Amino acid sequence: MLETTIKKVLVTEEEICVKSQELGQLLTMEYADKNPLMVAILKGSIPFFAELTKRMGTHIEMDFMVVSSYHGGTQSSGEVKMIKDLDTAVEGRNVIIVEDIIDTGRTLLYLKELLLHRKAKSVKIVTLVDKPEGRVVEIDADYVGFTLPNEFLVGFGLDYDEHYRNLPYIGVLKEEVYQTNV
Ligand SMILES: O=P(O)(O)OC[C@H]1O[C@H](OP(=O)(O)OP(=O)(O)O)[C@H](O)[C@@H]1O
Ligand code: HPA
Ligand SMILES: [Mg+2]
Repeated sequence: MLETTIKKVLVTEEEICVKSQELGQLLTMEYADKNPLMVAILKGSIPFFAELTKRMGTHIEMDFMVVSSYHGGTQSSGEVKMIKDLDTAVEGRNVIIVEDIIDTGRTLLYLKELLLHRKAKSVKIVTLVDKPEGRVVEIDADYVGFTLPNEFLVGFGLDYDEHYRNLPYIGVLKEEVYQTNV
């Protein structure tokens, strides 16, 4: 069972649900009549993107980008690789990037600079989790769900070697998982 490999739960399903409602309401007010382009960064942001966007009571559009830098492990490779680009032109648009986590900050710095270079009118970042102690470049999210300690996290989109994204909460794995690569 997936659950038996979890050492501790840091954020429960209920807490994620409540926080997504709060953030959704806030974004609804701040982006009323702005028709923001909500950009999900795959794969990790999928569960939070679904949770958040259904709480937004204003017109939005959705698009998707696939980027990767962890390649399965617990350490950033340092190189952000774009696997799939947006279909939508962002020039003149108010863009909201939706992420599961900001850790070293490399992914979001790369994405924010790219979208500003493409002349987006504004680029804001909403992330479910912020791990400020992990930061190696200067960037912050505009809206943060939970600020968590510098441990490797799994669940609600966050993976270890492509597993555990489907956990409905955020937690930390038992050490033996990293040894046996379950
Ligand atoms: O702040 P950083 O250190 O750049 O880390 C954050 C990024 O790392 C993870 O993606 P990953 O590259 O693992 O791809 P995934 O979403 O497919 O898991 C996560 O989903 C963020 O996009
Ligand atoms: O703590 C993490 N867990 C999963 N993926 C990640 N990508 C950056 N940090 C993390
Ligand atoms: Mg990952």
